Amino acid sequence: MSQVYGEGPSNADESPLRIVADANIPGLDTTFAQHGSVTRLNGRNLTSADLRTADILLVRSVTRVDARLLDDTPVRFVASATIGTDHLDRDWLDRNGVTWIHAPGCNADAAAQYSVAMLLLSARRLGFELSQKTLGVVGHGNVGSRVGYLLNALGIESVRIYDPPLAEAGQSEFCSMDEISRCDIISLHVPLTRSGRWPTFHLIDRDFLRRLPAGALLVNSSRGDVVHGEALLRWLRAGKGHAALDVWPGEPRPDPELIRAATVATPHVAGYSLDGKYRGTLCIYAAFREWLGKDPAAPELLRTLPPRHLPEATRTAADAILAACPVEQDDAAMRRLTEATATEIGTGFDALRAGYAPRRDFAGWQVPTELPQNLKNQLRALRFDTDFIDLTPKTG
Ligand SMILES: NC(=O)C1=CN([C@@H]2O[C@H](COP(=O)(O)OP(=O)(O)OC[C@H]3O[C@@H](n4cnc5c(N)ncnc54)[C@H](O)[C@@H]3O)[C@@H](O)[C@H]2O)C=CC1
Ligand SMILES: O=C(O)C(=O)[C@H](O)COP(=O)(O)O
Repeated sequence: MSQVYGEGPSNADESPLRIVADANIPGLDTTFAQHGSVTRLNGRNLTSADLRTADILLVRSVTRVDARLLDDTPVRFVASATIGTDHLDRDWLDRNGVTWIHAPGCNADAAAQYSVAMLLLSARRLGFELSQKTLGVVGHGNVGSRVGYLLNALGIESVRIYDPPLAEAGQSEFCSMDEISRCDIISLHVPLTRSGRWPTFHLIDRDFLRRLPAGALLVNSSRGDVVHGEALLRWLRAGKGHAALDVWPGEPRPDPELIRAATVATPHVAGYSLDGKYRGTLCIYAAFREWLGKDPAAPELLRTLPPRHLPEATRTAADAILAACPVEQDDAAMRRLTEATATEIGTGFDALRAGYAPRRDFAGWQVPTELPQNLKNQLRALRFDTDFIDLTPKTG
């Protein structure tokens, strides 16, 4: 469950709460709406005028929550149904007694699975075998550790990990950034931070890119500003290496040149599985109930999500991963944005995200019983659903 930062509510009278929520947060009717009125708005365009009478604010990553938004509003509780917190001015919230929470790990499976799919599609497009490459994972928290696990389940052994906060906390087996810069493939899974001992803003800059082996691949599904966008574009244009990007400097208006130069380009949807989004809602709802002083139990929204079926023609684990994570389709949609004007790119990018087709985590994909046992074993290790009983009548 999410940690609750701040004080509990002062109104013990249980009067209905006035809740303003990003319209992209699913599952509000069976959760927050039980406690008051819910007004759904476009999170990108929220202003303090929208919050003049709000007690509770529920956001996703597109809403910058700071003094400008909240000063002179009655908001006492802010919840972000996301892993990332870089859009929250946490110091201001703490200083002003506004309780805030987020949803650590909620879409980590989705983000890790999609990142590996980006890697597999890049390998196909660039014509290399992952097993022949060294991989560097930067950030070994909920997403990065899952990426490591999945790579392992795919039989890829040469994985180095860089995570200085965890290394300092006594966890072993971490390498230096210098060793990461010698890897053929680097996958980024850090929060965006601008201060502290290990800030990640522009962690990947011109100097780092220059040190990478020729033809290296950079995968970024963390935050756009972890990478210096202009340096990356110059590096790509000079033919020094390749990039697979889900996140972009300047979202929602990514540089069309960077989209064109990337081997794989997707619209910040790595974490966009139904499972991840609903888990985000459940996570903040449980913390909200705790804040209210109530039992944090939440409805079982995840059980009602529709299962998907892998095609019987699935031949390899890579086929299964790319069926579950439609990176190729997402990439095609993203490339169409480059034909739009600068203003249209922003609305187009947000429209791709808001209208994103429902996707399930691997655990929501049922594996055909007919597949060869060794493939089924590998898919089980990757956490696809190999346990369901196929009751479909067979003909012939
Ligand atoms: N593209 C998407 O849709 C999604 C993107 N994300 C992004 O991924 C980020 C990571 O997510 P989680 O793994 O769940 O977070 P986490 O907090 O579980 O793990 C982050 C890890 O990065 C490490 N770290 C911090 N600074 C570092 C540095 N300078 N160098 C190396 N390691 C460092 C931390 O010690 C921690 O182990 C989120 O903060 C978010 O920005 C998350 C979900 C979906
Ligand atoms: O959880 C995170 O962190 C993310 O990056 C989200 O999945 C991004 O989705 P939105 O919050 O922008 O809808």
